[in-house]
Amino acid sequence: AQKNPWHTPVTIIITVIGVIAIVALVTVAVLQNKPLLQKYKYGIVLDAGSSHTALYLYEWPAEKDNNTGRVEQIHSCKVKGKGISSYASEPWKAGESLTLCMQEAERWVPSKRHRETPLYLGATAGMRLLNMENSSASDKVFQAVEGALQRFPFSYEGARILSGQEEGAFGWVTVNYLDDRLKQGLETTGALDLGGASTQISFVSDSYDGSESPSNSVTFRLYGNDYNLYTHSFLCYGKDQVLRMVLAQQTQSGPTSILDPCFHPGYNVTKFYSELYDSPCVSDRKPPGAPEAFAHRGDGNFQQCQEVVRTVFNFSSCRYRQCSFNGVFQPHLQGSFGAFSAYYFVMNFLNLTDTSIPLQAVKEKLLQYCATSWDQIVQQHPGVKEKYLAEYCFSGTYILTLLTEGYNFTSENYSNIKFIKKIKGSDAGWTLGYMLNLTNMIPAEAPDSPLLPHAGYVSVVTIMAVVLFVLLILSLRPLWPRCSKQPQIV
Ligand SMILES: Nc1nc2c(ncn2[C@@H]2O[C@H](COP(=O)(O)OP(=O)(O)OP(=O)(O)O)[C@@H](O)[C@H]2O)c(=O)[nH]1
Ligand SMILES: [Ca+2]
Repeated sequence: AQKNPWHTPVTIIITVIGVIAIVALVTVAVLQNKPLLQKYKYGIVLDAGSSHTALYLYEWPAEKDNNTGRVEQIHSCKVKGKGISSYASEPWKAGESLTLCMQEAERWVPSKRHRETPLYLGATAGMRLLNMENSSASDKVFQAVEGALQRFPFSYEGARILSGQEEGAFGWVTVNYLDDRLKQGLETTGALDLGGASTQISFVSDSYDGSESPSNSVTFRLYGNDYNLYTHSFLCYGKDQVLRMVLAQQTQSGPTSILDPCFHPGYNVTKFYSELYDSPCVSDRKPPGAPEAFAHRGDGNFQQCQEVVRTVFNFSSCRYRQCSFNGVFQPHLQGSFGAFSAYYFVMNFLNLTDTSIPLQAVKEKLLQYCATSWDQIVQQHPGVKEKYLAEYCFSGTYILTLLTEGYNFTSENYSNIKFIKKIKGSDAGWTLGYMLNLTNMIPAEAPDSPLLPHAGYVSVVTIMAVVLFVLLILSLRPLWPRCSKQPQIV
């Protein structure tokens, strides 16, 4: 057979050119749509709650500030000690308490990005109460906190008390943003937040235009959709303050000992009147001439506990079509709900996050749990903080009563509630919604969507490159050597 001298070099050259062309085209396609190195931006929010402060660090791709579902929580830090409002008599300690978490944030954010990273502090019900009680003390706490935060290299954007409406509305934004419900215009999820000093309920209601009770109404335009949000924050109805109210109810005669149905049989701890009544939620009810202390003893009776808990709700007056409690307007419950913070801590501990369990069974479980002796509870839960452990019977009873009698959840719609802590890795709470709002990261109108998604561009260009390559080969056909597989005549 005759060997064509062109055979090998031509094939190799064409192949090499073709491969280079494909690689070049695909590379161009990739680079045109995406920066070579993804850059990130960061934002920090400090949640100064009544019981403690937590730092949340968020991250998002620098290119696409406007896109939903892209901001993620990459770190959180629980500040040691109590909430900033508890430092009213030694404000400098409030500032100092934040140092460790702030140093952690400094390590997490690349130094190049420190100066451009916004830092916000939002305070909730604890500071609302302190501000009502003693506004100069609350100012001093803020000064101390501000001084401490400004020492860090971030872009400090201020510390302030959120209104109850903001706290409720931003919690709702967080839940629906993380669930990707806003950009897609899907049916939204309501938000239930139970803190130490206040509790919030927020949901979209189609039967409510906002005029009936304007203070409970927040309207948003997000990604081209209008939302009419009902929201209410009940100050003093966080679980720590309700516990004070329940204890106040039982110590009105100034006794030296009480048998509390919301605590386990055998529980016996000395409590001080001055401490119990040291809060604007109960201070006006302090019994005159009470002794210094009382023995707080447990009786472990769910039904009686529920009766005492009921006394903190006022159902008698409502000047609207309908109310939740304390004369507060509430439209009909609508849709599903995410219940987070203490709702989750408590129901998770009690193994009651599964809301397909019938309400009646939940009550029976609590009845049994409350009746368990304190000794046994301590034994069964080694390593759990005693303060938390002692209060789950009370907290579970309060949660159930608040949901069913306060907000009017029934055995039919109880299963619409989901007890949640995180959504896709980010904590449920008001902080993310607050930051998204302050950094204008949720546009009012839907962003223009590109004709093709990134992957689409890459595919189209790749296919075009392959077709070009094949055409090139075919066009060179006349130059090809005669096929060596032809039958050979010997
Ligand atoms: N069991 C348990 N309780 C917790 C935990 N963390 C916080 N709590 C309690 O749950 C309640 C609510 O906590 P948070 O949601 O942090 O409340 P907060 O933000 O400090 O208070 P607000 O300013 O009213 O929102 C408080 O009584 C806390 O003491 C936890 O990890 N486990
Ligand atoms: Ca809170």
